[in-house]
Amino acid sequence: MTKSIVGIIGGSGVYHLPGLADLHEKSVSTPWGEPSDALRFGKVGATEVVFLPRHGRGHRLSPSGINYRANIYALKEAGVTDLVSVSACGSFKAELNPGLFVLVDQFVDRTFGRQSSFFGNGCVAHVSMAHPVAPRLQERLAAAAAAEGIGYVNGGTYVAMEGPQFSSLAESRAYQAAGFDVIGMTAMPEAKLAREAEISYATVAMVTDFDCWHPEHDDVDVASIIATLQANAGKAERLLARLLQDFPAEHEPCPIGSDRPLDTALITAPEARDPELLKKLDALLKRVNGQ
Ligand SMILES: CSC[C@H]1O[C@H](OP(=O)(O)O)[C@H](O)[C@@H]1O
Ligand SMILES: Nc1ncnc2[nH]cnc12
Repeated sequence: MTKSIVGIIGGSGVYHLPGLADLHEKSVSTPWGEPSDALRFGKVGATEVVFLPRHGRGHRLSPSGINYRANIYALKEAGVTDLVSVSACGSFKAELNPGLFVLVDQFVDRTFGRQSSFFGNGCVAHVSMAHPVAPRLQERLAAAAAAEGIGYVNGGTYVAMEGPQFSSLAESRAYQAAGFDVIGMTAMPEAKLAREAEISYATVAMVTDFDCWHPEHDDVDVASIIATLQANAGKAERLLARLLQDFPAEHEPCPIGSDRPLDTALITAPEARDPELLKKLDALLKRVNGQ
């Protein structure tokens, strides 16, 4: 049995998590560098929580400048078993209005120029990303949203772009024609790294705009995103409070194995592994090494 520890990664506009009891913070460093901010530890009811704002307090870090590996590694070292990421996103569907929460279940990775794996020469691993979101965590988010009367959609595809510029009209239309639901700049490589770290992961994509394709809406800009985020901040807080309040004390084994992908992913022969890389992978390999 593994005790549940829930990580929350806050996105744009979410730099604090109100309602944490026994709040204390700790600056940590990892073999992969510094996370975006100090980790904030606390409790909601009996549930242990670790909060990290991915852009740092004051939104210092750009989507391409975030050290995703350090963030996920720090959360792994803190014992996080289940991770909810909160993200602002643009919508490609007329019915996905600003203010709606999309519990996405697929990602398309169009980022480049980011470090997207803990593994590499000296310790090669290939985890499955067929189903990037942990279904139980997604169900729990849906139940929390329903219990709080928050408008949400269960399922959807989030395309992650590099940014920091928003999309051109041609790109926006192409993503829409491809059938994607929402767009943001941060869920990748976060979701890939969470999978490599054997942390069950789900994203709450908060629709803030219609990107630039909608003939009846202005093209996205930061001011309109922030205005929508501020109008919906209370909903995000209620959703997370409900999720955390009702969270099971024991981590529920993930039906798709998002909490144990390294059972089958490591391919480098033990004698061919690079000791230096193995040191950097320590927190990730403990379980599979029987420690
Ligand atoms: C604030 S405008 C664009 C910015 O907002 C989203 O951030 P996050 O995913 O962390 O909520 C988007 O991905 C961009 O980073
Ligand atoms: N339209 C958009 N494109 C990329 N990232 C976003 N975050 C919020 N809205 C966005």
